[in-house]
Amino acid sequence: MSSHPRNTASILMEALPYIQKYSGKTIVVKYGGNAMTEPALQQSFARDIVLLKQVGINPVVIHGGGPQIGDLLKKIGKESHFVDGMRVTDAETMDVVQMVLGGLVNKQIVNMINQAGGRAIGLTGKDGNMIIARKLEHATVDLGHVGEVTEIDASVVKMLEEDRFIPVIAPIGVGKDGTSYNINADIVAGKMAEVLNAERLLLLTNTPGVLNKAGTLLEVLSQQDIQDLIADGTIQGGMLPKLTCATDAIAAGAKSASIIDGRVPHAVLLELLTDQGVGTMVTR
Ligand SMILES: Nc1ncnc2c1ncn2[C@@H]1O[C@H](COP(=O)(O)OP(=O)(O)O)[C@@H](O)[C@H]1O
Ligand SMILES: CC(=O)N[C@@H](CCC(=O)OP(=O)(O)O)C(=O)O
Repeated sequence: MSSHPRNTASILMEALPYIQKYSGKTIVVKYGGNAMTEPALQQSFARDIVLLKQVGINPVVIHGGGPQIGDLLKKIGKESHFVDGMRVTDAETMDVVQMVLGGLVNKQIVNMINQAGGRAIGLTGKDGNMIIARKLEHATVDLGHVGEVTEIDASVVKMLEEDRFIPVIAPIGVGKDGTSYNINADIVAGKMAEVLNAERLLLLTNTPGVLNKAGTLLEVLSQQDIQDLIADGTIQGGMLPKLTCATDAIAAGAKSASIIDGRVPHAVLLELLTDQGVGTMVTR
C-alpha cells in the first residue's frame, strides 16, 4: 500500500497552530550571501517572506552578501581576508562593501520580495541612525572598518512593520563621528532580534545546519554544547559569528535561534510553519 500524498488541507491544518502562535509577532530572518545564489531559491525565499506577512506575521530581513563583496573585490584586484569569520576591511574595501550590500544586494532582495507580491523597503543601518557602531578591536589583528554594534534604534523598523512593509536591512553601521562600519550580518540579525523582542531568529546559510566533525547534523545545541564545539574546533570560520549571535540573543531573552539550510526550497516556511525542522536549533 502506498501512503497518501499530502494534500493542501493537511498542510494547512499543520500550519494553522504555528500561524496563530506567531501572529502579530516579529521573526528576524538573516539571509546569507551563500544562500542567495540561485534564482529559483531566491524566489522561494521571497514567496515565503511575503506569505508570512500575508498571514499576519512580521518578518524583518537582515541580509549578508559576503561572496558578492568578494566577487567585486576580485574584479578590482583585491583579495579577501577573513579573521574569525570577519572580513578585514580597509577604507577601499569599505566603499565596496557599501556599494554591494547597500546597493546591489539590498535592492535585489527588495525587488524579489516586491515581485513576489510584497512591499519591501531596503535600508542600511545608517538610515534613521538605526545601527550605531564602533570599531571592533581584535586581540591580534587590525580589522579596519569592521564594527560592533553599540546601539540599535529600531523605531524605523517598527514603523515599517506596522504599515505592512517588509524591512530589508544591510549590515552597515555608523559611528557617532559618522565613520562607516562593516558588520557581520549574523551579529546584526542577533542584535535586531534582541531589540525587537523577536519571537524567532532564523539564520539561513549554505549548510544543513551545524555539523559535527563526522559531518552529521546537530539538530539541537545547548549553550554548553556550543562552548565545547568551539573549544574543540568543530565550529569555526563563518559559523562562529552565527553561534555567538544565537547565544547572545538567547541570553537577552530570545527563546531560540535556528541555523537553517537556505538551499532547501521554502526553508523559512518549513522551519516556522511545519513540525519538521530544517537545521540546528540553539536553545538555553
Ligand atoms: N561545524 C560547522 N558546521 C557547519 N558549517 C561550518 C561549521 N564550522 C564552520 N562552518 C562553515 O561555516 C560556513 C557558513 O558560514 P558563512 O560562509 O559565513 O555563510 P553565510 O554567508 O550564510 O553567512 C559553512 O559553509 C562552513 O564552511
Ligand atoms: C565584518 C564582515 O565580515 N562583514 C561581512 C558582511 C556581509 C556578511 O555578513 O555576509 P554573509 O552573511 O553572506 O557572510 C562581509 O564583509 O563579508
